[in-house]
Amino acid sequence: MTDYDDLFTETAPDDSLFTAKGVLDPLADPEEVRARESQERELATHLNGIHDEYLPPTVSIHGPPGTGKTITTRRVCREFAARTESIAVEYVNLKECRTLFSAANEIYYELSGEKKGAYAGLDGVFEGIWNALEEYPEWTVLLLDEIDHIQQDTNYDPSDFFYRLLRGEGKLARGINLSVWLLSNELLEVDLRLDSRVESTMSDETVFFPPYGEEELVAILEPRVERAFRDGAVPEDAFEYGIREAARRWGDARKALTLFRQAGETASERGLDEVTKDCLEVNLETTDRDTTMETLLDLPFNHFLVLTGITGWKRGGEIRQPVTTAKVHEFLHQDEYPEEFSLSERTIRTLLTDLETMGLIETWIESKGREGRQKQIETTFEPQWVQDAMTDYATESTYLKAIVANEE
Ligand SMILES: Nc1ncnc2c1ncn2[C@@H]1O[C@H](COP(=O)(O)OP(=O)(O)OP(=O)(O)O)[C@@H](O)[C@H]1O
Repeated sequence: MTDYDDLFTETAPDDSLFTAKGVLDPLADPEEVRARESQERELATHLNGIHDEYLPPTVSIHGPPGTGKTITTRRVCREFAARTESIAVEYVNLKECRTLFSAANEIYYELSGEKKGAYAGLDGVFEGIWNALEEYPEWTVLLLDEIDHIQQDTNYDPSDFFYRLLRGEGKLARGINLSVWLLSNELLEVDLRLDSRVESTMSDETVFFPPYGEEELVAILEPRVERAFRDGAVPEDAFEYGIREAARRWGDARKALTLFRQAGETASERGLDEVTKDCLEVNLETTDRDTTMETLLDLPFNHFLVLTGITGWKRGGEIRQPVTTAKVHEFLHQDEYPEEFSLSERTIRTLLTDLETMGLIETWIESKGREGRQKQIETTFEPQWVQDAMTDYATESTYLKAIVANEE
């Protein structure tokens, strides 16, 4: 039987280095947006367009994860709307939307507090959107976050969705002034392969959020680390080291905040009275692994398969890298593997190019005497992580169960 008195005493933070750990939660609203002055200025200039009776039909706000796109855009829009009666701003996150119908319904819900049934179809939902917007102030900015989660579905094409949103008859007939701001990690056109009739409706306005450098991460993190930790718990050299590594590896404020929180937890667990470089170092590794694992689990099947071929050759229990394209091909053509694994060398080469673009592998050409010049391939991360990701990946993919069974 558990003695709860002992349990709670043992787990109570006695020598914790934190005073307000929640301040390091990336979801907690920061007091101020920092180090994004030029993007704030660009966004404010677009909003001020209403004084000239013009808002761009679309603004594409893009940049890698954790670069402040959401926080900066929402804050600037909120502050502008608070000062200007003729404009309303609505924010919708599309991350969880599996279909274009549900994405449209999410927008409708934000505007009206109601949802439409499936029988309404996309047209019905858009009709609802235009009816709701008629009750809105003269100008509306619609912020659509994580727009890159929108994909082809069996019923509609993203081009249909955007065409309705930007050019819908209901909108034009009612003279609704809607500006759609699209937040994403990539430039939209690349991701969604929108057709030319939609592209020509979209404006070229873009606001780019590059990865943060050291100086910017200091501006964002310094006030939060100061509030989150006891006085002197994060010595200057440790702070500088964490910032330098976070800037070099990720340029992502969310990850940098998490790094300092985890390093503080490590220091507390080890009974230290300050965060050391080593506490940061172990957590840098963990964060890198978690991020890579997330990417691996999101990969399309064939890309993941090729990675299992790159990391599948072993010598003395150790994964052997680099490998050649021929070796990857050979690995995937093992007798016990199902037909679907047998990718051609040509397909493998295309997939390798994709994996390299994603930063998951590195390749180079080596001269091998009589065998001629050969492409060498190596993962940019610990190859074991592909093996580690297999079980989880296999639960989503029946094919990969064969590989896992083979490994065991
Ligand atoms: N310039 C900044 N000033 C203050 N805090 C920031 C800034 N940039 C990022 N942050 C912190 O990092 C968190 C993540 O930022 P945000 O959600 O805006 O990133 P994002 O670029 O929209 O990321 P994603 O593409 O993953 O959605 C914010 O909630 C905030 O706590």
